[in-house]
Amino acid sequence: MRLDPFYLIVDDADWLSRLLPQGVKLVQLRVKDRAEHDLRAQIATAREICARHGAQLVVNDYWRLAMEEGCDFVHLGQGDLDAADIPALRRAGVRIGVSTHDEAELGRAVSLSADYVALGPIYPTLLKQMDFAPQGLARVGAWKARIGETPLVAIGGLTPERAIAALAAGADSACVVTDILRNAEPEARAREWLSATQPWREREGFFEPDYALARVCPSPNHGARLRPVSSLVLHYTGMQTGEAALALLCNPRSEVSAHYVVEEDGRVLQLVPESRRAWHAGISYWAGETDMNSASIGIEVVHPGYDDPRPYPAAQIEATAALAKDICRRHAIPPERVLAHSDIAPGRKRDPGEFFPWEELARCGVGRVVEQNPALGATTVSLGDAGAKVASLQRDLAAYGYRVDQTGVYDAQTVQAVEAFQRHFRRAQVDGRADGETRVALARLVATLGERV
Ligand SMILES: Cc1ncc(COP(=O)(O)OP(=O)(O)O)c(N)n1
Ligand SMILES: Cc1nc(C(=O)O)sc1CCOP(=O)(O)O
Repeated sequence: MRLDPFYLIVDDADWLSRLLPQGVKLVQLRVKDRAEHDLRAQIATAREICARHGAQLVVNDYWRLAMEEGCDFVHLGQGDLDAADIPALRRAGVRIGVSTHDEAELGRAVSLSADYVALGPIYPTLLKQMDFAPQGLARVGAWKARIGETPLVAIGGLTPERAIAALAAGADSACVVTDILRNAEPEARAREWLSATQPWREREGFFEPDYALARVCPSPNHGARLRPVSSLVLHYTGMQTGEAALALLCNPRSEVSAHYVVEEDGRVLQLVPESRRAWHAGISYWAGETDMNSASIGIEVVHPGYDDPRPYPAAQIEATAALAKDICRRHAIPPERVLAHSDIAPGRKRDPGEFFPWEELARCGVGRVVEQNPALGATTVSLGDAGAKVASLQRDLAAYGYRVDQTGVYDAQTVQAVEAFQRHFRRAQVDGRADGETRVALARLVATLGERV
């Protein structure tokens, strides 16, 4: 059985004549504290409107009334399960969705062969007091791994942005109350939900992941790849949450994307097939190549960015290193072609920042780092200088791959390239001034070009 990826809960059947015409196809009637005749009327009305719009109706709590009114789907909480006549529901062909919040409840739902399993609250919810802390997205994946083909519904505190993240994490359907019913424009908001969940409805844009541990979260933002893959480019998302970054990278209006996103908890999502050109590099250059989108694979590491340079979590770096290693192996990308976004767009981009732990990736065999030695006594060359040292610096920067015209003058372009180099390879001081340590580090790296680790 497949569920629509957008599951709307309403607290009164009157909502349905407003919201089903927007295209909603899966709806729960969750009416509390009404007299039986009123409940019966609510169910009958909901049933009629759902039939007219080809929508699936699920009745919360009132399994006996639902059965008597000819409904074919009920939702039961753990308390409701104690009272419900499950064999009678099964005999009547009524499908059953079950709420779960912990392992024991999940075990119970699985042993009852629930037709779907709901997990919540994924995020804090305003709707009702919960005895359970927010579950988080990693739990969504764990639940899905446990229940296999049985549909998984994510519920609690969802918005369209969070729904994308929940579906990408493994949910089959994202369920909502407040974000729509308390919205100033419920119809418009329902349409936003429909559009955010559309790829999961059509399985449009879905593909087999290139990396076995990745979960697909398709972005429409890609085109034809015009070059073979020769580089791997690392970015940070520069946004407060992974949910916000995913929503942006999957929105056709944003016209940005990346092949992969690595979440803070180490989950890996693939947005664009590696065979396609994702739109992550922008105006950029490396070693003569100006179409870096075509020549590379892009990984976005979820991190708020420069204004909040907190450490990247260990699980995230471990996952990034494993992913990067797999990509480099499959595309024969040499270590010197594992690049920072800042390397290929100096002056324009600073990600993934000098606080990115390149050493940890290098320990896993990904990319290059270079030993640091203060080159005591060596002169520093900087903006405005000219002469042999500047010419040699510019030669080395260009030989390594940076875009630097060989002017012999320490110009603005040289400052930016040195800054980018330092941000990646000499992170203790990023100032665009080529001191001895910077120049020695660069020369050492140039000497390793073509070497294999
Ligand atoms: C899809 C979905 N998931 C969870 C619930 C909560 O059900 P329950 O635990 O029975 O609590 P109430 O909704 O009755 O307050 C749900 N209704 N739907
Ligand atoms: C009704 C309900 N059940 C939950 C559970 O975890 O079982 S969370 C929840 C509230 C969902 O509403 P909203 O979208 O407003 O957060």
